Amino acid sequence: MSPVPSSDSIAPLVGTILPPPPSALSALRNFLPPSQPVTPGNQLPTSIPLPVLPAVEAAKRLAGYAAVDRHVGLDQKFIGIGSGSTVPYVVDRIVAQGKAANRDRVFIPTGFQSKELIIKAGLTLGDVDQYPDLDVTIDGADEVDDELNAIKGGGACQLREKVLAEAAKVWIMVADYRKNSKVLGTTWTQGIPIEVAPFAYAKVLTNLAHMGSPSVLPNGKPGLSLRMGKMKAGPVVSDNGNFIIDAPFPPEMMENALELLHRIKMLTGVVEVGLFCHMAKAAYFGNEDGSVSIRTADGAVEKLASVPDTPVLAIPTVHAPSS
Ligand SMILES: O=C(CO)[C@H](O)[C@H](O)COP(=O)(O)O
Repeated sequence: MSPVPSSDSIAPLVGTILPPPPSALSALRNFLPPSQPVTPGNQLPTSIPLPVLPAVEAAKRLAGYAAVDRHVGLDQKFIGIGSGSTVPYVVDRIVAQGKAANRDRVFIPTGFQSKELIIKAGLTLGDVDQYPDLDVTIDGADEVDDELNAIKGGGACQLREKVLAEAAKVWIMVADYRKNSKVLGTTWTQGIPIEVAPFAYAKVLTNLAHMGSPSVLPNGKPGLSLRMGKMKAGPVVSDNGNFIIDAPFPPEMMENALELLHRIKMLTGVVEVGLFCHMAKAAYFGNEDGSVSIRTADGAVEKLASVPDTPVLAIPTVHAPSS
């Protein structure tokens, strides 16, 4: 990881409508990954202040922006875009890098929502069957434990999300402070999202009950269940035409997430399990105080005091002079 500028050195950038002073530019030079020097072609543009958001939204924005600043540079051309309510900030920040930065990039979605995001942002859309080797994928998470294992699939996208996580050289998670846990299942209590072939759902429910997934949680809320649609009669159907089961397990089973993943994946009829174990290079958590906590796979924790309003890598489009 590159050294991080102090909050004082970044402060002049926040909320300003003036071009950043040279001191801020030189501080940002430290913030760039070594492969992305600040050149005359990627000076920061002038900025308008970012809109003020409620705390959780602001935290999502911080995480998304910081992850793009660190992991989406000039070398990243094939980029996986995850699902959920944090990922739009990732796309915003990528767009803010400028048309020139995005001209030769291809963006691969993890589902319908991210496909729409990519198209609406005017970015180039691809699919993982055309581009099976991605430089980086950035995705949200429902909960992350202290080993960077994650529960995913709150939006029923875990199959494509896992394919894009595995296809990427670097897989990064972005989330707000509520998702930062020690043990999975602490805050995301509704269970592990499991995608199943529709005709097999009843058999898999029985298997999961035998494995120890309770039908009622200790707090009296529903436990093991087929996920039902809202404003739709019948079950949720994933982008792949499958059903989703939510299966909670007691803490002693959640503590060993990898073993649990293997056991569930072995059940015939299961297509994919929303447990992502030992896959992430880093998780970015936006905090309520405006900072970002970055946890890496080796257990290290880094804290950014703040995130600049404008992207670290920003390449203005150079227009050919008219003759
Ligand atoms: O796994 C997912 C969808 O299947 C999402 O990434 C996860 O639900 C996080 O979403 P959000 O950013 O809205 O908290």
